[in-house]
Amino acid sequence: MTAFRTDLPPEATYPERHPDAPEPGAELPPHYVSCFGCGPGQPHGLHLRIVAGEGLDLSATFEVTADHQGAPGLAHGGLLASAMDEILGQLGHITRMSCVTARLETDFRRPVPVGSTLCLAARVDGVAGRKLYASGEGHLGAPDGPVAVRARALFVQVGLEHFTTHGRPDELDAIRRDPSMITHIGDYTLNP
Ligand SMILES: CCCCCCCC(=O)SCCNC(=O)CCNC(=O)[C@H](O)C(C)(C)COP(=O)(O)OP(=O)(O)OC[C@H]1O[C@@H](n2cnc3c(N)ncnc32)[C@H](O)[C@@H]1OP(=O)(O)O
Repeated sequence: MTAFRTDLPPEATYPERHPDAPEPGAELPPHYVSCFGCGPGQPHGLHLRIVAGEGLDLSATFEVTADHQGAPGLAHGGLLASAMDEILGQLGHITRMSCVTARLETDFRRPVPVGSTLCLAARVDGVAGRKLYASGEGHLGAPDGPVAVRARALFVQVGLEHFTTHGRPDELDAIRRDPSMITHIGDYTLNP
């Protein structure tokens, strides 16, 4: 059988919850005000509100609206993958690793009707060097509701230069003018 490239490698370890991680039960600040997944300043976004768990885990609720349709009255699969990408990526808050998605695998198990609430859960599975392995699910209607979507992902830790090299100057300048637009996850600042 072919192994998924998000399978945990043998050298992976299970990290400690970082001492600077958000307290269990605390809502995570948006990592960027204009982020499609979590940014309050992004009118077209998902506006996920993500809450820290007791360990290396997070939860969130995603209200599925008519704006999220693919088929009539049903959520678009790519949007559901975006929601999973967001909550999985924010696990970097718990380990204090600033990461980008390298690989995201998604299984769509049930249709998700407009008007439903998807309860998202995500956890760190392990870390190997710069690589963070994570998995999660979206449950229909309640945290113990039927699983509608499952995802597994590999994130790779990056330095500040990833964003300064590839980001558009307009947005980078806006952040330099107003550093409160982003929340720092790693050990660097965009406004040294
Ligand atoms: C708080 C934040 C929340 C964010 C939530 C939303 C997250 C996002 O949407 S991020 C945006 C989408 N992602 C991107 O734009 C990333 C684009 N890709 C890249 O920039 C690069 O390919 C990057 C940074 C992932 C890796 O590049 P680079 O730094 O050169 O590292 P590289 O040496 O290629 O890979 C590092 C390791 O990861 C592995 N790897 C990289 N990509 C993959 C992949 N797709 N599948 C499996 N393994 C991979 C490599 O094999 C390597 O492993 P090893 O260390 O064992 O040799």
